[in-house]
Amino acid sequence: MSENTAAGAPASGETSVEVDAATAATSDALLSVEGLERHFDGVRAVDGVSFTVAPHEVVSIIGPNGSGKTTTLNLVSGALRAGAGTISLEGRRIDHADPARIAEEGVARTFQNGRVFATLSVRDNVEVGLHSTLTASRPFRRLSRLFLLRWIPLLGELFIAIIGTPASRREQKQIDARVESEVQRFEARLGPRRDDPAYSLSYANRRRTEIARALALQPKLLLLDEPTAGMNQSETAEVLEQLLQLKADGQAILLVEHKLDLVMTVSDRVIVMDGGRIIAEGAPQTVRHDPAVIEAYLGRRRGLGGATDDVVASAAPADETPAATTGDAATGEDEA
Ligand SMILES: Nc1ncnc2c1ncn2[C@@H]1O[C@H](COP(=O)(O)OP(=O)(O)OP(=O)(O)O)[C@@H](O)[C@H]1O
Repeated sequence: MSENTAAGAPASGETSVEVDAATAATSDALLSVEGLERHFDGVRAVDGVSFTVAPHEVVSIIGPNGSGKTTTLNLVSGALRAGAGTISLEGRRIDHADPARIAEEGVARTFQNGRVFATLSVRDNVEVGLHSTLTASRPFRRLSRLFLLRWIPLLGELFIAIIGTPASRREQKQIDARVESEVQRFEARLGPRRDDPAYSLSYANRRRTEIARALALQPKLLLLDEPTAGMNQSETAEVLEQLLQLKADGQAILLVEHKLDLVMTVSDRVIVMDGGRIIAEGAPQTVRHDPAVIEAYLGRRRGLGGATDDVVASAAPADETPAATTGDAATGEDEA
C-alpha cells in the first residue's frame, strides 16, 4: 500500500470533497480535525489528534522533535492520507481529497525544508501556484481528474497557450498582477531578484519565495511548516513582522515552528504535541507554564540549560543551528 493511501480511502481517482452535514451544522470552525491518526510501521506519528482553527485565527503546533507536527500538517494538506479521523474545511470533508483539490478548496502550504523550482525565476515560482486557479487558459481542467480523458485538457491548454484568447490574455494580466503583489510583499528581499533563478537565491529568500507562492493562492488557511528554520535572528524577526501583518489582515494560519518566542508572539492559540498526541492547548501564556509541556521539553533537553519555568520559551530544537547564517556563500547573496 502506498504511503498516501489510507484505510477507508476512496477508490483511486475519487477525490471528492464531501459535505459533512453534522460538522457543518455544529461548527463554525474554518478547519476542524477530529480523531486524526497516522501510523508508520508501528510508530504512532499522529495518534488521535483533534483541534480546530477558527476563521482569522493563528494557531501554532509546537512540540519536541518527532512529536507529530509535520505529519499533522501533511495530513491536513493531503500530502499524506490519514489512517483514521476526519478533516473538514468549513464543514466540508477534505480528508479524502488529493493535495491539488485541497489547495483549490483554500488550503496552501509551505514545506519544512523549503521547496522551490530551482531553475524557475522568483516570479515564475510564485506563478506556478496559480496554475490550478486558471479557468480561461484551462477550460477543460476538471477533465484532468478523469485518467482516460486527461489528453483533452492537455491539448486544450496547449492550443490556448499557442494562439491565446482574449479571456486567457485578461486572465494572464490578473495573474501577473497577483504575482507582482506577492513579490512586493517581500519587496526589500525579493524585489531586486524577481527575475533571478531560485537556485541563485539565499536559503531565506527561497523560503520567502515559497511563502509568496502559497499566499498568491489567497488561501483561506495557510499552513506554514517551520518558516524560520535555518534563519538567523534578524531574518526570523522579519518573518515575525510578516506573520503579524498577515494576522492583522485576517489570514488564518496553522503554524509549526520551533522558535517559541515567535510562536508566543504571533499565536492566538498554541497546541502542544508529544508522542503523536496533544498534551496541552490554550493561550500562549497558559501553555508556556503548563507542567506537562515543560516536562515534555525537559525530558529531551536535559543538559541544555537550567530547569526553569520558562524553559519552553528558550527551547530550541536539537537539530537547529542557533543564529544560522542563511546568506548562502555559493549564491553570493548575503543577508545581514
Ligand atoms: N514517512 C515516514 N516514515 C516513517 N516514519 C515517519 C515518517 N514520517 C514521520 N515519521 C515518524 O513519525 C514521527 C513524527 O514525525 P514528524 O516529522 O511528524 O515529527 P515533528 O514533530 O514534525 O518533528 P520535527 O520537529 O523534528 O520536524 C517520528 O517518529 C518520525 O520518525
